[in-house]
Amino acid sequence: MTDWTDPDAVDLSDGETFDALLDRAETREKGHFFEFFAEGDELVHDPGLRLSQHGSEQWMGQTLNHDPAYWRADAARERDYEDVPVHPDYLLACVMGITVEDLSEKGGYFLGRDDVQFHRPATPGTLLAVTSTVVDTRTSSSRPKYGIVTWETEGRDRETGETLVTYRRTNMIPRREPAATDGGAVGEQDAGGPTLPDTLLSPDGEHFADFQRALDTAREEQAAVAYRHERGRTMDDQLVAGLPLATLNTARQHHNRDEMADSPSGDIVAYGDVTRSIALAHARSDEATYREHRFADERFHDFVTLGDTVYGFTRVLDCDPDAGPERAGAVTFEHVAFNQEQTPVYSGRRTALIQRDT
Ligand SMILES: CC(C)(COP(=O)(O)OP(=O)(O)OC[C@H]1O[C@@H](n2cnc3c(N)ncnc32)[C@H](O)[C@@H]1OP(=O)(O)O)[C@@H](O)C(=O)NCCC(=O)NCCSC(=O)C[C@H](O)C(=O)O
Repeated sequence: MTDWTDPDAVDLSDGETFDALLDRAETREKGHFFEFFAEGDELVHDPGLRLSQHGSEQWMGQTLNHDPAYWRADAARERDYEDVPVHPDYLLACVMGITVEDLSEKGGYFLGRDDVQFHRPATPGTLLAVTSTVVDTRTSSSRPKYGIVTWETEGRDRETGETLVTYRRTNMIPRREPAATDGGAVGEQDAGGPTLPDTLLSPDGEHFADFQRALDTAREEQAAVAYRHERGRTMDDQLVAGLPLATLNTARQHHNRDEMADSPSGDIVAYGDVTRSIALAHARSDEATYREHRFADERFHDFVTLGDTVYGFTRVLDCDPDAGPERAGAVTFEHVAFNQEQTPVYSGRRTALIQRDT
C-alpha cells in the first residue's frame, strides 16, 4: 500500500500526475462570499498595522503627494501639527487595507465610499485597530453573480483608543450561488447631449481667496470653476501591486495576474485608494492645502490597469470662509481621475482647508 505521507509518494516531475493531484485537492478558501455578510454583524480586523514614516513616504513619493508637512518637522510645525503626521491618504489606505482580508478579498468591485472623516492626525509608530459593521446587503439586479455590501469602518489608535478615521464603503462581492434576477440593464446611458457651462474658469492662484474669487466670478457669469491638472502618472507594478500589499491589502485584483487573466480587465487592477490618491495629488499640487477634512460620494467608475495613465480634473463647488482656523477657509471640490482615453475612473467630493493668502 502506498504511504501518502512519504514525500516521494508523488512524482512531481510528471506533469500529468501533478495536474490530477491538483484537480482532486480541495482549495482552502480565503475571504468571504456575499452570503457570509448579515446586517448588523461587527467584524474586528485582526492583522493590525503599525503606521510607519517609511510607508507614508513611499506612498507619497509614488503617488506624487510631495507635501513636506508629512516628512519635515519645520514644515509640519508651519501647518500647526505638533509632530510630523503620516499622510492622510496613506492612513486611509492602511485602515482599509487591513479590512480587505475579512471584507473583500474574494474579489468584486470597490464601488465607492462615503462620509470619510479624519478625526485626528496619526503619527508614525501608531498601531491601528480597525472594526467594521455591515450596514447593508442587497442583491445586484444587474449582476446575478454578485451582491452589494456596505460596511461602516472605524480606524483607531490601538493604544489610546482614539478614533482616527471613519467611513462607509460599498463593494460588489461575489456570491457563492448566483441569484435569480431579471438580469437588469448594465451601464445604461442617459439619452440626449451633454449640458455644459459656456465658460470654464480656473483660479488665479492656489490660496483660499483665489478659489473664492473664481467662484464669485463664475456665479456672476453662469460659468463653472473647473480645470485639468497637467501631471499624469502611469501605473507600474510598484503602484498596482506594491502599494496595496504594503497596506496589507490582500485583494487578488492587485497582485494575482493569473487569476485576473480571465476577468473583464484581463490583468491586475490598481487599488482604488492608489488611483484616488494620484488624482488628489495632482489637485493638491495646484493648491495651498492646510488640512484634509472630509470626503463624500467617492465612486470608482472603471478599472485602472498596468500601463494606464491617471490624470486629474477638478471642479470647485463651494467656499466657506468661516469654517476652519483663522489662517484657512474650507473649499469643497469635486475631483475626477481619468485615464489616457479620458475615461473617468474615480470621482469624489472633497472638503479641504486651504490656506489664506499670507
Ligand atoms: C463595477 C462596474 C463594472 C459597474 O459598472 P456599471 O454596471 O456600469 O455600473 P452601475 O452604475 O450600473 O453599478 C452596478 C451596480 O452597483 C451599484 N452601485 C454602483 N456604485 C455604487 C455605490 N457607490 N454605492 C452603492 N451601490 C453602487 C448600482 O446601483 C448597480 O446596482 P444593481 O443595478 O443592483 O446591479 C464599474 O463601475 C467598474 O468597473 N468600476 C471600477 C471598480 C474598480 O476598479 N474599483 C477600484 C479597484 S478594485 C479595489 O480597489 C478593491 C479593493 O482592494 C477592495 O478590496 O475593495
